[in-house]
Amino acid sequence: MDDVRTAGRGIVAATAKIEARGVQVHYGTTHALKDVDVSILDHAVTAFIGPSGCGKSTFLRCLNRMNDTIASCRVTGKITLDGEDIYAPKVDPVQLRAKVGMVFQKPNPFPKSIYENVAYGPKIHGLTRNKGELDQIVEASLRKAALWAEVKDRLDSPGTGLSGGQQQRLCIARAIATGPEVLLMDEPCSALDPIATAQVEELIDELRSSFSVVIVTHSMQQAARVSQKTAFFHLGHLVEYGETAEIFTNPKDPRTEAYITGRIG
Ligand SMILES: Nc1ncnc2c1ncn2[C@@H]1O[C@H](COP(=O)(O)OP(=O)(O)OP(=O)(O)O)[C@@H](O)[C@H]1O
Repeated sequence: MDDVRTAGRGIVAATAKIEARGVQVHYGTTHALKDVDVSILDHAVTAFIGPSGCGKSTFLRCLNRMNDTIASCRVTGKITLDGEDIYAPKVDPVQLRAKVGMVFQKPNPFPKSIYENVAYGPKIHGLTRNKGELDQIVEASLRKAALWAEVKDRLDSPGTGLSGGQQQRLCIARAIATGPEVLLMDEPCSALDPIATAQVEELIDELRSSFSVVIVTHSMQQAARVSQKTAFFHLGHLVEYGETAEIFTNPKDPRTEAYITGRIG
């Protein structure tokens, strides 16, 4: 057990959900990640910060094997989810991605109805036996994504007709619908206006009661607002990892200090 001091929100207990040890990533001859070791906690939000090109998204994509889809990419080292090696030959990456869901920078709903966007994952993974069960999953996922009240009367309308912030919450509902344990978010607010950003940030804070959440962000203010743990990456190294408040007020490494004070970036 590990105590996590939340940003002004008391203390919650959390255990490691994902453990990475000696992770290296190459894209062809580019050495993008160098010997990354980290433990990602359950029921906490972990922020990955660092200058452009430092490897944040690359590491995020290692956590649900999205890098498998890039031909030049080679991942070595070990990453476990609840102690199980996610790169073991017996692991089906499609099943893994149902457990470790992902939300992207730009909201990307399917060109289908709001209902179908959320129902798609449970259907292809065979998670329900009948329409009643599917309806329940769709409603529960939309509720968890704080979108139900806004869309319950127009579930048959196209998902692409929603506002940007609603579309991003729909994508979060879609990720939640397959019953994940971890949610990976790659700059989920970068295409949103300040009001939609605030709504998604509030949602991220609620999601940590059910999931382990990992967020890549370029905004240090956002990392400080939403996360309990922060990992600072620089030139492919995970330079410093710790409690968010500690990283922002008392960084141990001069490179972290230079970044948070705006001297590198
Ligand atoms: N598909 C790819 N093919 C080849 N090289 C890549 C690929 N994706 C990333 N890289 C390289 O890997 C390194 C890390 O990139 P990555 O996108 O992970 O960084 P990042 O910190 O997320 O950057 P940003 O904040 O700009 O999104 C960079 O040198 C980048 O050019």
